Amino acid sequence: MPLAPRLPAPPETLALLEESYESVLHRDPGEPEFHQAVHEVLESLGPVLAARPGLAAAKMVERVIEPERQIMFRVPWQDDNGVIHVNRGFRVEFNGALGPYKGGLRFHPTVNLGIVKFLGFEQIFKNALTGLGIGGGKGGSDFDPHGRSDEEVMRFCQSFMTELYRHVGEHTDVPAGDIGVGGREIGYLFGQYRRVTNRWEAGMLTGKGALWGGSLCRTEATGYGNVMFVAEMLRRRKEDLDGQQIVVSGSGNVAIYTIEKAQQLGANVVTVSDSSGYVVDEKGIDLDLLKHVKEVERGRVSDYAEARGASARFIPGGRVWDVPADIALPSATQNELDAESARILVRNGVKAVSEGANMPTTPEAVHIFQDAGVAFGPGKAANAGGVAVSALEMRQNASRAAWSFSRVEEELSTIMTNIHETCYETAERYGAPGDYVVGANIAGFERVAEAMLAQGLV
Ligand SMILES: NC(=O)c1ccc[n+]([C@@H]2O[C@H](COP(=O)([O-])OP(=O)(O)OC[C@H]3O[C@@H](n4cnc5c(N)ncnc54)[C@H](O)[C@@H]3O)[C@@H](O)[C@H]2O)c1
Ligand SMILES: N[C@@H](CCC(=O)O)C(=O)O
Repeated sequence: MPLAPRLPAPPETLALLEESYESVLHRDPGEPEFHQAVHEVLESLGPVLAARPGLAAAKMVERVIEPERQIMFRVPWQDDNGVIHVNRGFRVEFNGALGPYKGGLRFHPTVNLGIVKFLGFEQIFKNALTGLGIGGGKGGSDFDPHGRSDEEVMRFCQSFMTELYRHVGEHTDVPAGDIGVGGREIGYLFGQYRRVTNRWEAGMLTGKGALWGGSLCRTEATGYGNVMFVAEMLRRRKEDLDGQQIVVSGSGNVAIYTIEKAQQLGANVVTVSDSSGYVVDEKGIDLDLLKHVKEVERGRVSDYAEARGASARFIPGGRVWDVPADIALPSATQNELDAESARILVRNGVKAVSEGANMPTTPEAVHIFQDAGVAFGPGKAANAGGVAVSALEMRQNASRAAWSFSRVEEELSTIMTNIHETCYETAERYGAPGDYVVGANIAGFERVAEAMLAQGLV
């Protein structure tokens, strides 16, 4: 798919961007999600390169789209029946100009190098937008924790860290959670790192338990942060969340704490989903029940519907986007909201869409929302709250301090407001008022490019 520049720029600049994109297609075949993530950023960069010819001369785009380092390794482990399995582990250290590589680990059967690269690429700009001095990276494995016992997950994590420990560290590369990696997995990974290095190095991993170096409010941060970002987008339109009907997809960490904050601000969240289908709950999601089903029992959303009774229906195979809503918050996985769903949401009068997940909205769907005047919050801005609180966790670890929940939440709120303002003002400065995609891409890129220029040919 050729680039469709979002902003006007001289033909020679657009040709340079097109060339860079072509080189990614050529050098990295079979990585469609990575191509999509690069495509989406390059479409915004024309005017920046035109205004600063030094960036093109420094081959800044070519350098930013090439990871600094990619690590792939074998992860052998044994299940409870003594059967041996071999998974593949990844860590892509994409860009360290602004600080140690920082980004989560994803354990899901669909994980491959292209998925890790798309996530790592997005993470560079997301982390830059937080202003907190963290570079971009990502990792994971095609291991599927679903249906595995705690002991199996522990053995897998121990094997994974037995290789990964050589590449990470508080000043080098700091992993955290993502799909399939939550508090349980972070605990096992940290334990193995401590064993093999014989070091108490709290800041080498974030999302830890509060007893052993974790930050309060990290579990809540991504979902809370996305709702704070939506509140800012609505405030610009002289509206708030009170009384708004919201559809949320997913039912994991991001979805649960999105629902919690939205409910605290008076909104009515009526859906959750997983890969088997979705639940619509006319009375609004019962959060205590959802947390019990997902966080304690590790069950499915159909179990929630069964336990909830008459107000909730489980629709197998369906999509939450069919349910009429004022606001849609995709919080599950990439490309889960396509053009057809976007048209349905627009027809039903959606006012704002904000990405809790990474790249959940297809490029065509993004254009449909923006053309219809829907406020659209891209993930690299809207879901930056999680990694921002991870950086606050690193800060607490470095000073051996433990901040209160309310202090962390206040800092998160300030960071999300600042990210919103940065994106809003940058978009306006480049002649695209209200376009948060342009604002996030340009503001993130400018920060990283500035640091890279100052550091010489890195
Ligand atoms: N955890 C964080 O701090 C954080 C921060 C920023 C962005 N994200 C992104 O948010 C999204 C959700 O992550 P999470 O941490 O909540 O993970 P999680 O493992 O806690 O939950 C993932 C959710 O997505 C659903 N899901 C996964 N694959 C699916 C598929 N193919 N179809 C439908 N549903 C599917 C699962 O059922 C589950 O509800 C991911 O895109 C992740 O990259 C997470
Ligand atoms: N995986 C999360 C969190 C990263 C982190 O906390 O390091 C993200 O996509 O931003």
